[in-house]
Formats: sequence, C-alpha cells, structure tokens
Amino acid sequence: MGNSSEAHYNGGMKIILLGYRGSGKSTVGQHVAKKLGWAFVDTDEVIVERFGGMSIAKIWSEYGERAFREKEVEVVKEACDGKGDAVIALGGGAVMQKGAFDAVVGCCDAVRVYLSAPAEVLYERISGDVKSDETRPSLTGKGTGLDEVREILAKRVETYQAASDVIVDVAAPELEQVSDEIIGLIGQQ
Ligand SMILES: Nc1ncnc2c1ncn2[C@@H]1O[C@H](COP(=O)(O)OP(=O)(O)OP(=O)(O)O)[C@@H](O)[C@H]1O
Ligand SMILES: O=C(O)C1=C[C@@H](O)[C@@H](O)[C@H](O)C1
Ligand SMILES: [Mg+2]
Repeated sequence: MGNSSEAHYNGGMKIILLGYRGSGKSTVGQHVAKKLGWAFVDTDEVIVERFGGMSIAKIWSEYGERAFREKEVEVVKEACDGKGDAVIALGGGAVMQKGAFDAVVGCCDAVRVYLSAPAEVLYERISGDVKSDETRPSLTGKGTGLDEVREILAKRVETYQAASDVIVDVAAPELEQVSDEIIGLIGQQ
C-alpha cells in the first residue's frame, strides 16, 4: 500500500482513483466530485486537451504510445500537486510509470483508491462503452479482447495494490454505492 514518506503538502485533499480500463475511474470520479463539490481532474482528458483534442487512439497512431506516456507523467504530477480539494481519475496505465507512481504515492492528504474487478467484468464494460475505440487502443498490438485484459491486468495488479491505500470492489456495486463508499473513506486515513 502507498506510503507518504516523501509526501509534500499541496493545500487540499485528494481522492485519487486508479485501476484498469473500464473499472469506472472517470464515471465514479465525476460522480464523487459532484457530490462533494470538489474539482474533478481526469488525466486522460487533460492529455487529450494538450494534444489539441486529438483522441488517445490518434495520439498513439500519430506520435506513439511513448509520447502519450511522457505527457501522462507530467499531467499526473501536476494533478497531484494541484491546489485545493480534488478527485483525480487516472488513466489505467498511469501508475505503471515510475514518475507517475511516485507522484501518486507521495501525494499528501490523499486517499488512493484502487477500483478492482475481475478481467471478465472489465472486458464487458470496455466492450460495452462506445468511447472505447477512441480512448482505449490495444496495449499489446494483439487486439482489445478478453485475452489482452487478462494478460495486462495480471501484470499490473501488484502495482495497483502498491499504489493504493484502499481497494474498492466494483464488480457488482452500483455507482451510488461505490461513490458513497469512497466518500466514507475521507478522514479515515
Ligand atoms: N459500477 C459500474 N457498473 C456498471 N457499469 C459501469 C460501472 N462503472 C463504470 N461503468 C461503465 O463502464 C464503462 C467504463 O467506465 P469509465 O470510462 O468510467 O472507466 P475508466 O476506469 O475511466 O476507464 P479508462 O481507464 O479507460 O479511462 C462506461 O461505459 C461506464 O458507464
Ligand atoms: O490502461 C491503459 O494503459 C490506458 C488506459 C486509458 O485510461 C488511457 O490512459 C489509455 O488508453 C491507456
Ligand atoms: Mg477514464
């Protein structure tokens, strides 16, 4: 679980949502921020803005995944350093990069929440999301099927756990239930 040995204060509380594609970071994050009256930062959306509104799929095909990842580290650091209370929804691969992992773990006055679900559930949500073609290019070059979700999730799960303070199971619960569970974590750390 995350530790705060190199923490630095940024003048506000943060709820940082991490986990695999389709776990609901953006959906839940937006809802939690609205309920709390806090700012909401979706790092994927900030990256898209920085590339002039180009979709993630287009960024990857034009500039390569690496360019996206470099920008992602920069944007995650900025979000964690941001002033004031905020809910931050990370991209699914953000914490796999050391710079972003360190910024997340070092973020002071933050609750880091891993939204966890089995590969089958994540695959179902990804494949049912009309935005997936634009926002979720293949991570393996072998397509975006259940096999890819299983393979990449297995490689990432340990890092998701290491970056988080709390794990919330999102396999079955409704948006309202997940949101209230997360809001209930504030002040308990
Ligand atoms: N608890 C839930 N129950 C059912 N569907 C959900 C739930 N949470 C999210 N979804 C749906 O799953 C899809 C993916 O959600 P979302 O975009 O929030 O995931 P994400 O974690 O932000 O993914 P990414 O890492 O790709 O940004 C959306 O269509 C959303 O409506
Ligand atoms: O899991 C990942 O590596 C990604 C997840 C999305 O949020 C986007 O950040 C992008 O599609 C990469
Ligand atoms: Mg998202």
